[in-house]
Amino acid sequence: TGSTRPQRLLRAVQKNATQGDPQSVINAIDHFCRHKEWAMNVGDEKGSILDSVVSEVNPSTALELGTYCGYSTVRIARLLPPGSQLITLEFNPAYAAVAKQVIGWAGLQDKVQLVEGPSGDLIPQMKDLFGVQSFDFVFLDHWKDRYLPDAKLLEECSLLRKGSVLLADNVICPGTPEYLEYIRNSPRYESRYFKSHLEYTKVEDGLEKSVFLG
Ligand SMILES: O=C(NCCc1nnc(-c2ccc3[nH]cnc3c2)[nH]1)c1cc(-c2ccc(F)cc2)cc(O)c1O
Ligand SMILES: [Mg+2]
Repeated sequence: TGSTRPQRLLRAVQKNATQGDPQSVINAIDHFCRHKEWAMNVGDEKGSILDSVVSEVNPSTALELGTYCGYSTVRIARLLPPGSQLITLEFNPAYAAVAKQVIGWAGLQDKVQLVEGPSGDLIPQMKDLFGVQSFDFVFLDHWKDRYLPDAKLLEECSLLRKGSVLLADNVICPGTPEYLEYIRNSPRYESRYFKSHLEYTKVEDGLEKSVFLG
């Protein structure tokens, strides 16, 4: 049995990145995905937009839906102020195992809680499991047909407050039409589209930033 792509990505991090240096982990993954094997990380171009939104929000509590190999987890966690927490949900145990090691290599394990399971089951448990009152920032990057039900679930569980920011990846490719339709037409959100490209390609993609108005 050969290795998987996430395992080869992890090996590239262990070979080319410096332990405790998040930027070198980000650079090693981007280099691997650009020159060796494409992988569905948010990437460097959309990643810079993610960085600017995270820095602007400066969240105390952040949530990521869809960890994959932990690339965006590292991007977000490296920008968090001391004492803040990033909770990241991953459904696939093989992805979670790789992500845990990537996050550890970056030295960011103390800022990140990686939780395995389906988002639909875990979101209603956030208050009990982690004592979270509400999320200042949510990055949606999991199954594209889960963006809308999970955004509604966050509302229903009162996990959003006035000013909470949702940032959604892949709203063009693979696309999240139902989510876009809802969030752009809802009076409870103020939305803005950041045009970019699908990671490591020239294909159009973008991020949708939506502020919850309460
Ligand atoms: O599917 C994607 N991402 C989702 C992975 C995932 N990783 N974890 C989950 C999960 C799903 C339920 C969950 N419930 C709780 N956690 C969960 C996590 N889903 C994705 C796909 C592409 C892509 C574009 C063009 C192509 F030709 C092929 C592919 C690009 C991207 O940037 C993506 O993010
Ligand atoms: Mg994505």
